[in-house]
Amino acid sequence: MEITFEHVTHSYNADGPTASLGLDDVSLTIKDGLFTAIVGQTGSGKSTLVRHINALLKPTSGIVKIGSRVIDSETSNKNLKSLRKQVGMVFQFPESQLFEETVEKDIMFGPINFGATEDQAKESAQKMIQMVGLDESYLSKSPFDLSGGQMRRVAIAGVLASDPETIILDEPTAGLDPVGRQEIMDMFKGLQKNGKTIVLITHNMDDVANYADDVAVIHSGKLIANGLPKDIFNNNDLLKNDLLTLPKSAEFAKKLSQKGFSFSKLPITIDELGTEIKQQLNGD
Ligand SMILES: Nc1ncnc2c1ncn2[C@@H]1O[C@H](COP(=O)(O)OP(=O)(O)OP(=O)(O)O)[C@@H](O)[C@H]1O
Repeated sequence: MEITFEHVTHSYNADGPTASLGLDDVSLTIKDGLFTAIVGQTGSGKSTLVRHINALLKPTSGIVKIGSRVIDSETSNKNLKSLRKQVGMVFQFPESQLFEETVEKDIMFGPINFGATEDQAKESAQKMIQMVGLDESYLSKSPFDLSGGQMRRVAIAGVLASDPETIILDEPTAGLDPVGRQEIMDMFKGLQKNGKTIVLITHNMDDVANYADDVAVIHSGKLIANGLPKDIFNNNDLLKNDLLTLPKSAEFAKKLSQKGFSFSKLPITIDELGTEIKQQLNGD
C-alpha cells in the first residue's frame, strides 16, 4: 500500500497559546513493499509523521493518501477501523500496553477487535507467538511474569496478529540486548520479504544500513533528505551539520582512510567493509 504525504503540516494545539509545529510542509512517498527508515534528531517530528499513517493524528493542512484513502484535517474519527487494521503500529515500549491475564488473550485482542472469531484469533496467537521467537507454552503465562524482552515480543505479536499490510515501528528494539535486537529486526525484514510495507523510526544507523531500502531524514518538522541509504550516508551536508551520524562500519572506514586505506565506496555495513578491506589486502 503506497503512502503519500502531500504538503502536510501538523500544528499541535493549533489554536491555543502553546501551538507547536510538529510537521512543516512535508511531501514524501513511502513506497509499497519497501522498508523505509525515518531518522532525525530527537524532537524532529518522526513520531508526528508516522502517527498520520493510521490517522492517530490528522494534518492541520495538506493530505495523506494511504492506499485509496485520503486523510485531511476534516477526516472524521469514525470509520477508521479498517485503516487501523491495515496499518499496525508498534509504539515505543509497547509492552506497557499489555493488560490481559494471559499472553494468548493479549495477542487475540486485536484480531477480535477487528472482527475475527475466537478460533481464528486463537490460531493467529499460536502462529504469532512463534513468529516472534517464543514457543506456545508462553500463551498460557501472564504477560507480567515475562522478562522485558519477552514482553516486547508478545506486544509485537499482538500487532502482527491482525495481519496489517503496513507495519509502523517506533524504535521497536530500544533497550533490548544486541542478540534480541537483531532477531527482531531480522523478523521485520522477513515480514517485508513476504510483502509487508515496513516503516521504522530509529536512531540506530546500523539498522538503517542493514535493513532499510529507503531513508527519510526529518529536521525541525521538515523532510530534509530522502533516498537510498548509501546516498544518504554520503550526503556531506547532513553529516557536517550533525543532522545524521554514520553507521559503525562507515565510521571505521573513515578512520582507516586516514591511515592510508582507500575505499572504492563508503562501506555502510560490516559485509561491505569486509569486502573492501579484503580487496585492499589482496591488492585488487
Ligand atoms: N502532544 C504534543 N503536544 C505538543 N507538542 C508536541 C506533542 N507531541 C510532540 N510535540 C512536539 O512536536 C515536535 C516533534 O515531536 P515528535 O515526538 O514527533 O519528535 P520525534 O522526532 O519523534 O522525537 P524522539 O526522537 O525524541 O521520539 C517536538 O517539538 C515536540 O515537542
